[in-house]
Amino acid sequence: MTVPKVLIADKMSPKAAEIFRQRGVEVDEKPGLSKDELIAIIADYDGLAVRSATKPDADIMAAAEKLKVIGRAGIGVDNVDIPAASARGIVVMNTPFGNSITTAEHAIALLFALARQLPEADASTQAGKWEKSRFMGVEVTGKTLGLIGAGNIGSIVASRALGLRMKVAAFDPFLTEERARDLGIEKVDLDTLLKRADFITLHTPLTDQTRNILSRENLEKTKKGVRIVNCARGGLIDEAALKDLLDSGHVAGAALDVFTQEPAKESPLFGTPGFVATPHLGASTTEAQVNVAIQVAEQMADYLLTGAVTNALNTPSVSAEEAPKLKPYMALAEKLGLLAGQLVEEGVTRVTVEAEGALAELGLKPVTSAVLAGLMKPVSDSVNMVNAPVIARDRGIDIAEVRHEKEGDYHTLLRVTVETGAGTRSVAGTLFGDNNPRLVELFGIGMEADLSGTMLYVENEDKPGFIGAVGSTLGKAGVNIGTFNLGRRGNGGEAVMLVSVDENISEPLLWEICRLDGVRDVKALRF
Ligand SMILES: NC(=O)C1=CN([C@@H]2O[C@H](COP(=O)(O)OP(=O)(O)OC[C@H]3O[C@@H](n4cnc5c(N)ncnc54)[C@H](O)[C@@H]3O)[C@@H](O)[C@H]2O)C=CC1
Ligand SMILES: O=C(O)C(=O)COP(=O)(O)O
Repeated sequence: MTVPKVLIADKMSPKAAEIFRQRGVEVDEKPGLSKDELIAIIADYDGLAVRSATKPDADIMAAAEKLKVIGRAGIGVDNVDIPAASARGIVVMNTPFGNSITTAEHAIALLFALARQLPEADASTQAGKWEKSRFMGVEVTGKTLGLIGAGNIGSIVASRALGLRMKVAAFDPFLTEERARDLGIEKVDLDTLLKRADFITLHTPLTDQTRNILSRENLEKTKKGVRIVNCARGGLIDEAALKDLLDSGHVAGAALDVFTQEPAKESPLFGTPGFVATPHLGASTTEAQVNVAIQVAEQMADYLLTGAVTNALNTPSVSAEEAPKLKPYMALAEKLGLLAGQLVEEGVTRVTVEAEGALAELGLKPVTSAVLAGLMKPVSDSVNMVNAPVIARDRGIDIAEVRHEKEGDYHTLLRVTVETGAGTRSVAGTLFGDNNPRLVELFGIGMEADLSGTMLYVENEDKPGFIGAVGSTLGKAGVNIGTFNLGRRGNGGEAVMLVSVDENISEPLLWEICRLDGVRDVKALRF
């Protein structure tokens, strides 16, 4: 196996590189590259580790011929073009918890900075002014904190705010009443939050639903004298409207750690009284940076070395323990999907993946993804394990997974059943010997075959002399036969054959076989 190579493209704790090296992954650290510089070198790397500065987009991924994984040492992944990564089969993973406490603490720090005007008081005092009467603050005790987004960071902020004897009202469509009760906070709608909050703090990702959530209209609905903290993402607040409302005195203070444009080297907000800014420092503590560096390096090394998937945003998780066990099944799944995909002619409406015996004890999601990738490969060049479930769902294909704990004839079995307008057909396979994928059933007919290379598929009436006729037709065309695999339903009924051949099967040769007496269907297959 070649040694995988990772590029660390943003400033990260040295722990990340240390772990990659310990795990036997080659690593280069090149923070601060321009997009063009990154495009020029990315083809060399199997993994790309980033924070928020590097923005892996479709152009970068198009140049990333070997790239298998992008690791975000942090939480927000709005800087990564996930659909582009999925389209190329690149797994995107983040570290969802490593910096949450640190970011919540930064929000609380900014809350106090606003309540007591700490930055302005500091600047004035150090300028020798001693303006004691200028800086009249407000207490936070007894005040209402409006929390927009009550996920990991939002919940930590809530617990700290409750410790400060604040009341917390949260707007989060995914927050249940029960969870709100457990957290000791009140679940409210956005309008209520805007009307009631003395302080507002944002903790949502930047999505189409949250973009501009504090729009001019919503900012105007807030209580006069409100103070606003944004440690989540630029783009959640209308910055021009915020500036106007600070100028008018409606908003008493605003502290932004994040900006629509980063790095934010200039902004109309800079210099506005009551405005506090930090340069995207939410995650910047020694503790958080060590956490996320260790976590991202471990996760990326695991994936590159063992196939284990943790905290991926575009593919199911596979534990380090399961990864080696699942590997041969994924190969089997892809082959069975590919076989089914080449044999069905109508649009597929439903795919059922059934696991029996040993396979039924493993996570089926990755196996299903591999089946779907194989199934759709004949009709789509861009399909892969990462994007296959999404493409299948977009095409209206229903997907079902069934487990049978009891073994049947085989110690382990994977069956793929495909429904189309024309009916239902299924194929099944197992693992032989040294985990070799093997077909054992084709359309309900018992048949053993190794699915590889070029194969001829023939469905025919079961009658004497047919096998010889196929053999001699191939022979006359100069096509050498590798293996001949046969199966039939009853005696003299329906028969199927899968013939592995050393050469390609031309269209005229397929027609010639098709014209043999008793042939019902014939296809050239590729694995
Ligand atoms: N300033 C910084 O350095 C850092 C910023 N962040 C940002 O903080 C964000 C939140 O992080 P976590 O709490 O870990 O994420 P999370 O996923 O645990 O929580 C996000 C919450 O937002 C809620 N949400 C989603 N759409 C919403 C909507 N339309 N309205 C209201 N709530 C909505 C979700 O239900 C969820 O509870 C990240 O996405 C990231 O952008 C994270 C770390 C550091
Ligand atoms: O983890 C996040 O979402 C952050 O915003 C932290 O960003 P950073 O890694 O400090 O560039």
